[in-house]
Amino acid sequence: MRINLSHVTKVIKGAVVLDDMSMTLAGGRIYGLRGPNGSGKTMLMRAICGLIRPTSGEIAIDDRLLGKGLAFPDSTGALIENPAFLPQYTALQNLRLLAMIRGVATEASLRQTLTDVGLRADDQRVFRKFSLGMKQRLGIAAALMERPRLIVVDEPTNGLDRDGVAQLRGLLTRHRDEGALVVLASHDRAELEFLSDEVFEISEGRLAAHHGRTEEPTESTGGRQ
Ligand SMILES: Nc1ncnc2c1ncn2[C@@H]1O[C@H](COP(=O)(O)OP(=O)(O)OP(=O)(O)O)[C@@H](O)[C@H]1O
Repeated sequence: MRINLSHVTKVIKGAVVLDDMSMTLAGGRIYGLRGPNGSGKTMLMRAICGLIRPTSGEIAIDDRLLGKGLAFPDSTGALIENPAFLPQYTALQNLRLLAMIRGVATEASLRQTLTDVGLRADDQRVFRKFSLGMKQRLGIAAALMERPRLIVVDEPTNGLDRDGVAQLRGLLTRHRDEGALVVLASHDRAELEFLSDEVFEISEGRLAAHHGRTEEPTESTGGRQ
Protein backbone atom coordinates (compact mmCIF):
# COMPACT_ATOMS: atom_id res chain seq x y z
CA MET A 1 0.00 0.00 0.00
CA ARG A 2 1.10 3.51 -0.76
CA ILE A 3 -0.53 6.69 0.53
CA ASN A 4 0.22 10.05 -0.97
CA LEU A 5 -0.97 13.27 0.60
CA SER A 6 -0.66 16.27 -1.65
CA HIS A 7 -1.14 19.77 -0.19
CA VAL A 8 -3.87 18.64 2.20
CA THR A 9 -5.59 21.51 3.98
CA LYS A 10 -8.60 21.24 6.26
CA VAL A 11 -10.50 24.28 7.50
CA ILE A 12 -13.13 23.81 10.20
CA LYS A 13 -15.29 26.80 11.13
CA GLY A 14 -12.67 29.20 9.87
CA ALA A 15 -9.78 27.48 11.68
CA VAL A 16 -7.03 25.86 9.63
CA VAL A 17 -6.52 22.48 11.34
CA LEU A 18 -4.40 20.91 8.58
CA ASP A 19 -2.22 23.30 6.64
CA ASP A 20 -0.78 22.28 3.27
CA MET A 21 0.42 18.82 4.30
CA SER A 22 2.23 16.64 1.81
CA MET A 23 3.74 13.25 2.60
CA THR A 24 4.19 9.79 1.16
CA LEU A 25 3.67 6.66 3.24
CA ALA A 26 4.44 3.09 2.21
CA GLY A 27 3.51 -0.36 3.47
CA GLY A 28 5.93 -2.21 5.71
CA ARG A 29 6.76 0.87 7.76
CA ILE A 30 5.62 2.48 11.00
CA TYR A 31 5.09 6.24 10.85
CA GLY A 32 5.02 8.16 14.10
CA LEU A 33 3.15 11.43 14.49
CA ARG A 34 4.36 13.75 17.19
CA GLY A 35 3.11 17.18 18.19
CA PRO A 36 1.49 19.15 20.97
CA ASN A 37 -2.19 18.88 21.90
CA GLY A 38 -4.34 20.32 19.18
CA SER A 39 -1.61 20.29 16.53
CA GLY A 40 -3.68 18.19 14.12
CA LYS A 41 -2.49 14.59 14.58
CA THR A 42 -5.97 13.17 15.01
CA MET A 43 -7.31 15.23 12.10
CA LEU A 44 -4.53 13.91 9.89
CA MET A 45 -5.36 10.35 10.90
CA ARG A 46 -9.04 10.93 10.24
CA ALA A 47 -8.24 12.32 6.80
CA ILE A 48 -6.08 9.30 5.94
CA CYS A 49 -8.94 6.98 6.98
CA GLY A 50 -11.41 8.91 4.81
CA LEU A 51 -13.39 10.06 7.86
CA ILE A 52 -12.99 13.74 6.98
CA ARG A 53 -12.52 15.25 3.55
CA PRO A 54 -9.78 17.81 2.96
CA THR A 55 -10.99 21.32 2.13
CA SER A 56 -8.31 21.33 -0.55
CA GLY A 57 -5.56 18.99 -1.66
CA GLU A 58 -5.74 15.27 -2.34
CA ILE A 59 -5.12 11.94 -0.69
CA ALA A 60 -4.34 9.00 -2.97
CA ILE A 61 -4.33 5.41 -1.79
CA ASP A 62 -2.48 3.23 -4.29
CA ASP A 63 -3.23 5.86 -6.94
CA ARG A 64 -6.97 6.00 -6.23
CA LEU A 65 -8.20 9.32 -4.87
CA LEU A 66 -9.99 9.29 -1.52
CA GLY A 67 -13.41 10.87 -1.84
CA LYS A 68 -13.41 10.37 -5.62
CA GLY A 69 -12.80 6.80 -6.81
CA LEU A 70 -12.55 5.54 -3.26
CA ALA A 71 -14.73 6.36 -0.21
CA PHE A 72 -12.44 4.74 2.37
CA PRO A 73 -9.10 2.96 2.14
CA ASP A 74 -9.65 -0.79 1.70
CA SER A 75 -8.61 -2.87 4.66
CA THR A 76 -8.20 -0.33 7.43
CA GLY A 77 -7.99 -0.91 11.16
CA ALA A 78 -8.27 2.23 13.24
CA LEU A 79 -8.19 3.16 16.90
CA ILE A 80 -9.09 6.84 17.03
CA GLU A 81 -10.45 8.29 20.24
CA ASN A 82 -12.94 6.14 22.16
CA PRO A 83 -14.21 3.33 19.98
CA ALA A 84 -17.86 2.46 20.45
CA PHE A 85 -18.49 -0.90 22.07
CA LEU A 86 -21.72 -2.27 23.45
CA PRO A 87 -21.60 -2.03 27.26
CA GLN A 88 -23.62 -5.19 27.95
CA TYR A 89 -21.49 -7.42 25.68
CA THR A 90 -18.26 -9.25 26.48
CA ALA A 91 -15.05 -8.58 24.55
CA LEU A 92 -15.62 -11.54 22.25
CA GLN A 93 -19.27 -10.63 21.65
CA ASN A 94 -18.25 -7.08 20.75
CA LEU A 95 -15.64 -8.31 18.28
CA ARG A 96 -18.10 -10.78 16.74
CA LEU A 97 -20.54 -7.98 16.14
CA LEU A 98 -17.91 -5.78 14.46
CA ALA A 99 -16.62 -8.74 12.45
CA MET A 100 -20.08 -9.24 10.92
CA ILE A 101 -19.72 -5.95 9.02
CA ARG A 102 -17.03 -7.24 6.69
CA GLY A 103 -17.19 -10.96 7.32
CA VAL A 104 -13.42 -11.33 7.04
CA ALA A 105 -12.36 -12.45 10.53
CA THR A 106 -13.07 -15.98 11.68
CA GLU A 107 -14.09 -16.98 15.20
CA ALA A 108 -10.62 -18.49 15.70
CA SER A 109 -8.91 -15.29 14.59
CA LEU A 110 -11.08 -13.17 16.91
CA ARG A 111 -10.12 -15.39 19.83
CA GLN A 112 -6.46 -15.27 18.85
CA THR A 113 -6.56 -11.48 18.56
CA LEU A 114 -8.00 -11.21 22.07
CA THR A 115 -5.20 -13.41 23.38
CA ASP A 116 -2.66 -11.29 21.49
CA VAL A 117 -3.82 -8.13 23.29
CA GLY A 118 -3.87 -9.83 26.69
CA LEU A 119 -7.63 -10.38 27.03
CA ARG A 120 -9.29 -13.75 27.50
CA ALA A 121 -11.81 -14.81 24.87
CA ASP A 122 -13.86 -16.72 27.46
CA ASP A 123 -13.95 -13.89 29.99
CA GLN A 124 -17.62 -13.40 30.83
CA ARG A 125 -17.21 -9.84 32.13
CA VAL A 126 -19.07 -7.30 30.04
CA PHE A 127 -17.52 -4.17 28.53
CA ARG A 128 -19.19 -1.84 31.02
CA LYS A 129 -17.19 -3.55 33.82
CA PHE A 130 -13.86 -3.23 32.00
CA SER A 131 -10.94 -1.21 33.36
CA LEU A 132 -9.50 1.58 31.22
CA GLY A 133 -6.65 -0.66 30.11
CA MET A 134 -8.99 -3.49 29.17
CA LYS A 135 -11.07 -1.08 27.07
CA GLN A 136 -7.93 0.08 25.33
CA ARG A 137 -6.83 -3.51 24.71
CA LEU A 138 -10.21 -4.28 23.14
CA GLY A 139 -9.90 -1.17 20.97
CA ILE A 140 -6.53 -2.42 19.74
CA ALA A 141 -7.99 -5.88 19.11
CA ALA A 142 -10.83 -4.37 17.07
CA ALA A 143 -8.32 -2.42 14.96
CA LEU A 144 -6.13 -5.45 14.27
CA MET A 145 -8.62 -8.33 14.08
CA GLU A 146 -8.95 -8.33 10.30
CA ARG A 147 -5.19 -8.08 9.68
CA PRO A 148 -5.65 -4.76 7.87
CA ARG A 149 -3.12 -3.38 5.42
CA LEU A 150 -3.52 0.10 6.93
CA ILE A 151 -3.38 0.47 10.72
CA VAL A 152 -4.07 3.89 12.24
CA VAL A 153 -3.72 4.12 16.01
CA ASP A 154 -4.08 7.31 18.04
CA GLU A 155 -2.49 7.15 21.51
CA PRO A 156 -2.74 3.35 21.66
CA THR A 157 -0.67 3.12 24.88
CA ASN A 158 -3.21 5.19 26.85
CA GLY A 159 -4.19 3.29 29.97
CA LEU A 160 -1.91 0.33 29.20
CA ASP A 161 0.36 -1.21 31.81
CA ARG A 162 3.90 -2.36 31.00
CA ASP A 163 2.77 -5.73 29.71
CA GLY A 164 0.14 -4.04 27.57
CA VAL A 165 2.71 -1.69 26.06
CA ALA A 166 5.05 -4.61 25.35
CA GLN A 167 2.24 -6.57 23.69
CA LEU A 168 1.29 -3.56 21.59
CA ARG A 169 4.89 -3.14 20.46
CA GLY A 170 5.05 -6.76 19.44
CA LEU A 171 1.77 -6.55 17.55
CA LEU A 172 2.52 -3.35 15.66
CA THR A 173 5.99 -4.51 14.62
CA ARG A 174 4.61 -7.90 13.58
CA HIS A 175 1.94 -6.31 11.39
CA ARG A 176 4.55 -3.93 9.98
CA ASP A 177 6.86 -6.84 9.20
CA GLU A 178 3.97 -8.56 7.44
CA GLY A 179 3.62 -5.50 5.21
CA ALA A 180 1.05 -3.30 6.94
CA LEU A 181 1.35 0.47 6.82
CA VAL A 182 1.13 1.71 10.40
CA VAL A 183 0.40 5.31 11.46
CA LEU A 184 0.86 5.92 15.17
CA ALA A 185 0.39 9.04 17.30
CA SER A 186 1.75 9.10 20.81
CA HIS A 187 2.79 11.57 23.44
CA ASP A 188 5.16 8.96 24.79
CA ARG A 189 8.28 10.20 23.09
CA ALA A 190 10.42 7.16 23.86
CA GLU A 191 7.74 4.75 22.67
CA LEU A 192 7.19 6.70 19.47
CA GLU A 193 10.93 6.83 18.72
CA PHE A 194 11.29 3.16 19.50
CA LEU A 195 8.50 1.99 17.25
CA SER A 196 8.65 4.40 14.34
CA ASP A 197 10.65 3.94 11.17
CA GLU A 198 9.93 7.59 10.41
CA VAL A 199 8.64 10.40 12.59
CA PHE A 200 6.63 13.40 11.43
CA GLU A 201 6.60 16.40 13.73
CA ILE A 202 3.39 18.36 13.47
CA SER A 203 2.91 21.88 14.70
CA GLU A 204 -0.21 23.98 14.24
CA GLY A 205 -1.50 21.77 11.46
CA ARG A 206 1.78 21.90 9.56
CA LEU A 207 4.46 19.37 8.93
CA ALA A 208 7.35 20.88 10.90
CA ALA A 209 9.97 18.13 10.53
CA HIS A 210 10.42 14.61 9.23
CA HIS A 211 13.15 12.21 10.19
CA GLY A 212 13.94 8.54 9.84
CA ARG A 213 15.07 6.18 12.54
CA THR A 214 18.05 7.75 14.24
CA GLU A 215 19.44 4.65 15.90
CA GLU A 216 18.66 0.98 15.83
CA PRO A 217 17.07 -0.14 19.09
CA THR A 218 19.09 -2.66 21.04
CA GLU A 219 17.69 -6.01 22.05
CA SER A 220 17.55 -4.96 25.68
CA THR A 221 14.80 -2.48 24.82
CA GLY A 222 12.69 -5.42 23.69
CA GLY A 223 10.34 -5.97 20.80
CA ARG A 224 12.22 -5.95 17.54
CA GLN A 225 14.77 -8.61 16.66
N1 LIG B 1 -15.05 18.84 15.65
C1 LIG B 1 -14.21 19.88 15.59
N2 LIG B 1 -14.65 21.09 15.21
C2 LIG B 1 -13.81 22.12 15.13
N3 LIG B 1 -12.50 22.05 15.40
C3 LIG B 1 -12.01 20.87 15.80
C4 LIG B 1 -12.83 19.73 15.92
N4 LIG B 1 -12.06 18.70 16.34
C5 LIG B 1 -10.82 19.21 16.48
N5 LIG B 1 -10.77 20.50 16.16
C6 LIG B 1 -9.60 21.38 16.16
O1 LIG B 1 -8.63 20.83 15.26
C7 LIG B 1 -7.32 21.09 15.74
C8 LIG B 1 -6.53 19.80 15.69
O2 LIG B 1 -7.07 18.88 16.62
P1 LIG B 1 -6.56 17.37 16.72
O3 LIG B 1 -7.55 16.63 17.54
O4 LIG B 1 -6.23 16.85 15.38
O5 LIG B 1 -5.21 17.56 17.56
P2 LIG B 1 -4.19 16.46 18.11
O6 LIG B 1 -2.86 16.80 17.58
O7 LIG B 1 -4.72 15.11 17.83
O8 LIG B 1 -4.23 16.77 19.67
P3 LIG B 1 -4.09 15.82 20.96
O9 LIG B 1 -2.62 15.67 21.18
O10 LIG B 1 -4.73 16.63 22.03
O11 LIG B 1 -4.79 14.53 20.67
C9 LIG B 1 -7.48 21.69 17.14
O12 LIG B 1 -7.26 23.07 17.03
C10 LIG B 1 -8.92 21.41 17.50
O13 LIG B 1 -9.41 22.46 18.29
